[in-house]
Amino acid sequence: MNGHAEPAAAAFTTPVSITAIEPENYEVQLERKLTKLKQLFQEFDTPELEVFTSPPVNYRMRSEFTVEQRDGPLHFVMFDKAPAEGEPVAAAEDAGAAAAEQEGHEEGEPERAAEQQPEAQEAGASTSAAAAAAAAAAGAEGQGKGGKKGKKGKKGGKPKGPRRVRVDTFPVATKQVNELMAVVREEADKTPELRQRLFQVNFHTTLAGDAMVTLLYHRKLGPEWQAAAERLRDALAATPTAAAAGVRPHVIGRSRKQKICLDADFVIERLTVGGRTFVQKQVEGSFSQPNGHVCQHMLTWAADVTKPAAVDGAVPALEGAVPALEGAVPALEGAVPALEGAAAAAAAEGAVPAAAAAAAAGGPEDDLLELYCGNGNFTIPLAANFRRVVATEVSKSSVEAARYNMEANGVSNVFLARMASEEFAVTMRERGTRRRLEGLEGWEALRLRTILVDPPRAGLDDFTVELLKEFDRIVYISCNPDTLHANLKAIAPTHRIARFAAFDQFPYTHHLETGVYLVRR
Ligand SMILES: C[S@@+](CC[C@H](N)C(=O)[O-])C[C@H]1O[C@@H](n2cnc3c(N)ncnc32)[C@H](O)[C@@H]1O
Repeated sequence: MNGHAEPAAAAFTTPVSITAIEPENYEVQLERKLTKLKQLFQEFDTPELEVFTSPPVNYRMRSEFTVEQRDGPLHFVMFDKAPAEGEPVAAAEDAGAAAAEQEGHEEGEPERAAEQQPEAQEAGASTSAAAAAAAAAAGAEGQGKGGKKGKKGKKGGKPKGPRRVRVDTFPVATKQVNELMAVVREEADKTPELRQRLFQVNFHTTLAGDAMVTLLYHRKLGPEWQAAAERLRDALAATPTAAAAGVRPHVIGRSRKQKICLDADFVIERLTVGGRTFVQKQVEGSFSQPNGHVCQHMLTWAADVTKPAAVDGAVPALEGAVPALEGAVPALEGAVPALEGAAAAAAAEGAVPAAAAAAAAGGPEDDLLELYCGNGNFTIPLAANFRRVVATEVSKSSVEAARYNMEANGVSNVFLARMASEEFAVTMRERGTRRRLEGLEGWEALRLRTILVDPPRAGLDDFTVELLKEFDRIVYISCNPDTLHANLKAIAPTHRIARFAAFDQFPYTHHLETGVYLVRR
């Protein structure tokens, strides 16, 4: 294989049409999703929906592409997942479903996933969530603009497999991803060491201009590859966004049981929440929110619903009235109505609006429990709203990133444990101890009244739902309205929705990030 072959004759498909993304219809696609969301949740008597939009293009911080190179120049492709037999869903939407399903939520074991990718690719499967997102967002060339509805497999035959869609530029991804894509294609085309048996390229950028490119191979990588990758890195550093930010993008080479990092395997993001900027280490292959702009809205919203201001006046009077928890969350049940009563009294005196007071979280008497904390995305900006935070996460690399991020942002009131949420829920219920909770001094005296959960698409397990019910205030961030709805059915008898928000993280797919803030009835 060399990089100078003639272009392949009529390769798999023509390049994706940029117009299929239809930024001019951004509002229309969002409105459709909002209508559906409101209908789904109307049984819960929701307050007015707060809506946070995305930029209509260049919003996606990370993207993954399969490499197609046969005999011609190298180009990127993605897979458009065909609808299942009899499924009357637009192919584009279907691909979006697959994408959102993997929007990092299945990224708990990135090392293993990366190692398995070569096999999956050889089996012809699409392992690229972002590629499917691309197909969704791009409207899948060949389906026609917006995708033809209800395309089924042959009658009586098998459903069609994923279809390749060539991507030369990808308007959904950041401008920087597009700049890097062009350079990787050009450099790999003329450098056999870079190109040989390259099957996938992952791009990860940040609002801050930092960037990382991972090249995945079906061959062992040696010193020649590293030398070529260093030249590639120099070329990537000369792209406009990296040059303007003074950044040299990290290059990573991966093949089976091999990972070579030029510099680092992470990027540093900068997110602004309530006027303060937080740095965030995002590790290659681990979960990070895909839409940086919308992520800032989500963090600002969560910081707002948990801000202690509404109970500021009330809490000092309560000191002493709220008993130490003595380890048991149920013991809070008697105490918190008193807090709310005091807050309401303060409100009556004109201190705060009654509704806000009743719904207020945070403050010096309130500790936060956060499950599914990832790299500390919510933990760190919200830590200032609470006396202490207990946070758990199952992914080792995310826990390590969260520890780094806490230190980098000077946050010292968080106890972080690597633990599955269901394991934590059972431990808490039984007031047991686990090795991973060692060091949680004051466990017995925690005042956990607020819980924040941001689970994968599957939503919460039964143990965690039961745990939620024991809290007076619940912040539930969800990327899947269906599982959120199912979980809320169990919680609604004891809690009402005080705030309700939609964050359009995934434009042009039918997915919608949702936030609900619940308070005990
Ligand atoms: C939607 S992400 C949210 C991460 C983080 N809150 C953020 O905003 O970046 C879900 C997280 O849950 C973690 N996770 C998945 N299953 C889990 C489980 N059973 N227990 C605890 N964490 C889990 C994943 O590793 C991932 O970091």
